[in-house]
Amino acid sequence: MRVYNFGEKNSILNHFVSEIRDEEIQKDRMRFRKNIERIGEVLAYEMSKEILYTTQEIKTPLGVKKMSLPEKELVLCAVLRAGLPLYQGVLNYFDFAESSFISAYREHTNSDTDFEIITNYLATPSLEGKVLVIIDPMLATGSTLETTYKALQKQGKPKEIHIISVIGSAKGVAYVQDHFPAHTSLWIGAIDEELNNKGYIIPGLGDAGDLAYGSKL
Ligand SMILES: O=P(O)(O)OC[C@H]1O[C@H](OP(=O)(O)OP(=O)(O)O)[C@H](O)[C@@H]1O
Ligand SMILES: O=c1cc[nH]c(=O)[nH]1
Ligand SMILES: [Mg+2]
Repeated sequence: MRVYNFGEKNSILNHFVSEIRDEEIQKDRMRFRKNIERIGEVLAYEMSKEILYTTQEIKTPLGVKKMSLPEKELVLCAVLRAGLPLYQGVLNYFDFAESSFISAYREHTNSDTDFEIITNYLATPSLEGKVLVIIDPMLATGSTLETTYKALQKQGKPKEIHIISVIGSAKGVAYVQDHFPAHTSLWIGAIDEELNNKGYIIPGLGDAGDLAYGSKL
């Protein structure tokens, strides 16, 4: 898997990531969602440099111009809930893409530390021969991405797989590397060193879904 970690580079992306981490600024839900959307736009732009292009002729009122244009057969998969604002940012740039939606949440079994990922909603077009982009802001243990990929696998074989995420843990990134095909690319805003025993990224930012939409029962 190719890992593009933009936390290692200087860009305006670091400003957006710092605001969603900041315990005061992140209290503003609208700003939190907007910053995640802006991160989605930046990562979409970066990813756009690596997907397939074909030369096409564009007819202007005064002539014809040959242009190198991106692959149009893209499916953007939003992992609900927290994936929604990040997905919106990616869709702002890849406006011609198709979309998939999958729900994923942690169901705690015996304790705070034991959980499994439940996905009970999936709406998707066929993925056969297309470029699949899975979009989820938090990559903690990597279980949600693994479960999502397993559910999507039944919907056709994509020719390329990309994952767009905001903050990952080093352990989660390694887990995803082991559970996705080698031709997968990960586009991520930052990788943090720690994961606590409840599966939260440290320092991370807290619970992205709750910060974007409020706590759930
Ligand atoms: O890598 P993992 O250990 O699987 O954790 C990451 C998942 O946790 C968060 O979702 P959450 O389960 O909190 O649901 P939510 O989006 O509804 O808040 C996040 O958006 C990821 O989907
Ligand atoms: O740190 C984490 C881990 C899972 N989900 C989140 O929103 N944050
Ligand atoms: Mg959550």
